[in-house]
Amino acid sequence: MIFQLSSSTIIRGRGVVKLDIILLLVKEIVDQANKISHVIIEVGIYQWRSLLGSSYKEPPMDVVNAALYVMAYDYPKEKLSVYVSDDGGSQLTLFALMEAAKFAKHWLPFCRLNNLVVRSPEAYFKSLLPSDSPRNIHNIKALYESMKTRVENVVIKGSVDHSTDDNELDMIAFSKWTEGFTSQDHPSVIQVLLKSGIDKDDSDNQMPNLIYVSREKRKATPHHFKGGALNTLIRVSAIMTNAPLVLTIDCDVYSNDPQTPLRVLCYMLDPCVDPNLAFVQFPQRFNGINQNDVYSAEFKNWTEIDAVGLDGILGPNYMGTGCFFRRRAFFGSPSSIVQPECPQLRPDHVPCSSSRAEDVLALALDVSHSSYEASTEWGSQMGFIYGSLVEDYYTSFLLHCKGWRSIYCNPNRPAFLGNAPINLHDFLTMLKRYSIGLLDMAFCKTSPITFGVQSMNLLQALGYTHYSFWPIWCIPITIYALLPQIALINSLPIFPKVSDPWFMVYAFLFVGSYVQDFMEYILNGGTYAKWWNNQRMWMIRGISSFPFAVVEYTLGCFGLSAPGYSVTSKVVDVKQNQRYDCGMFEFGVASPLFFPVTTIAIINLVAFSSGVVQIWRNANAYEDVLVQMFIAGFVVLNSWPIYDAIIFRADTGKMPVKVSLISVALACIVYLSVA
Ligand SMILES: O=c1ccn([C@@H]2O[C@H](COP(=O)(O)OP(=O)(O)O[C@H]3O[C@H](CO)[C@@H](O)[C@H](O)[C@H]3O)[C@@H](O)[C@H]2O)c(=O)[nH]1
Ligand SMILES: [Mn+2]
Repeated sequence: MIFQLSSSTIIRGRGVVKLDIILLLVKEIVDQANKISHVIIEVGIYQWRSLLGSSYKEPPMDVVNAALYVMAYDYPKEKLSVYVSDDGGSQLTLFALMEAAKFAKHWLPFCRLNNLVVRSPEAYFKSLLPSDSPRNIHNIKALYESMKTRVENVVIKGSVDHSTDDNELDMIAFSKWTEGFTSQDHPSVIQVLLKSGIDKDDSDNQMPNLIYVSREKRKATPHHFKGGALNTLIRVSAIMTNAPLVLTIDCDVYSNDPQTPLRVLCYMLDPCVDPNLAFVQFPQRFNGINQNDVYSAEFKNWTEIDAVGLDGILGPNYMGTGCFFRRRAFFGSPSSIVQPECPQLRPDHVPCSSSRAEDVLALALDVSHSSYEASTEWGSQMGFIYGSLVEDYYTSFLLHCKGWRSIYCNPNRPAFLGNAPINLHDFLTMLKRYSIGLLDMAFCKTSPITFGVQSMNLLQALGYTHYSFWPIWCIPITIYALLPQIALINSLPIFPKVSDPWFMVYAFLFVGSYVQDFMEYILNGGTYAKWWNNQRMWMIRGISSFPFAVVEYTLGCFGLSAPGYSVTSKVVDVKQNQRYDCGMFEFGVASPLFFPVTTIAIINLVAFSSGVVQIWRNANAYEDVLVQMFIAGFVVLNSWPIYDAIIFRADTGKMPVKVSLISVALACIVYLSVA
């Protein structure tokens, strides 16, 4: 059978499927998928509306684009269900999705007619060249623009005008948004926007299911952030469609290859692949990152280099988005299933097509209540696991502990493209959240270093340990950023002289680790400039996000700080974007995260200058101070964007004067306290 032979040849080898092979396979796999009636894919998109002044951190049009793409996948539409979780409970998101549902009826046939590869309308229209003239382009573009304007107008207004709504069903949906409805306190809303089997597109073809879900939120009941939202979707989708495959994507990510589900089926349906396969992870790849990736937002080491290594053991970790799960993996280990409290939630339950729509909806609403999980095993034995702000990393760790495996698939054409923060404050705040989540994991009962090493392959456990203890790196990094420099200012040599044989040990360790990192980075397709920025960001986060996370985590252990999920802003400021595209660092706000970064930049500059003076006064001193000068000089070289932002820049992204002044004061305090 062509399908089996060919698919087994593409299982390993970094999961790269050659295009010609997949093209040959496409028809076969769709036929296979058709034969196996239960292969349905469900997609969850998570949106959390949070108000940032008067603007939204997650614009509804992003969700519309993400949803339209997955709806347009090259996959039998009647086997595709898209669930959008709106964790902020916003009628604007519902309005945007209602518009998306109407537009999809034109968009899906247009994609098919022109055989598009880029199926997110925003990205598609941007990518069009003046010479391109696909069929119906003017018509579809006008429809998209008018939809976009309607959605954006509603977003600007902040509410949906019910009086102009001519559709009675839509009016009923919006009537849920009563006076007391807030993003943190509201009832569940589930709205079926497109129903497969009933709704047809312009060319009379089937449409996929499109379902809007906003789970109930009550201030008194913990909602477990994104993990809680994911578990609600798993239950709601179980009641409504219960597909055996579940794809999770974030609202800031859009699919970039319509054949992605077929690629995944190559693994999931192949009898030669380990039956314990729980998920297939596509790495997070990004759109709009500047040429040299100044914030090193790609996380190449983690998501592209180490993930390939892990793929040779039990598989990569779950990266929160772009991941296809076998639904069964959410219910216990491969050998013993944990049965959910309600039979309709079982992974093998077949939703009855003759059930009355109202009964199905009533049950779906029931499982999305905020109190539903109380005294159940959701979040501990079932679904996504709670207890860490990196619910993705933690859940995959426990899946691997239970004996599940995963596969890494990194095709040449990225399967998904996401957005990364374009200002340093957002980026470091995001890293602080990850770091707190990692510490939650490092010091819990099921820590990789204690529980992991007993429950899984030792190397894989060490891999998880490496990242969960990541924030602890702030200790050596801060010591190296301050101690040699303060000693240098005080003319105190702390490293062996250059002529001392011990000097070679230091030189070897430094050169060895840097060369290894450099080689890994470059050999995996990185550029020199990106590598340089990557090592710079390693130091910056080591003295900002990491120590802040350690402090916040410690305070949390004593009950002095509550865990919070600071959603990363996806709103793009035009000026900021221009500066970002030019490779400039964006400071702009007086964030405490910048204090240590600026203070250390100042201390290193002073220390390096003081070393130069010492050598100038006494040429023989160089032997004593060389290592310290090298370290200070290296930091100075890395700190160029910081000096630039303090002294030379005049734009709004420069270092706020307040931060500079406080940092100078801090530098003096550090110096005086040890002098
Ligand atoms: O209470 C919440 C918080 C977040 N989200 C959604 O979760 C997604 C990810 O949030 P975002 O702020 O964009 O997180 P990132 O900084 O991008 O986080 C990365 O790290 C997270 C934690 O490890 C993963 O869950 C993400 O998938 C991964 O992209 C977004 O769609 C949000 O709408 C919710 O639905 N409910
Ligand atoms: Mn994100």
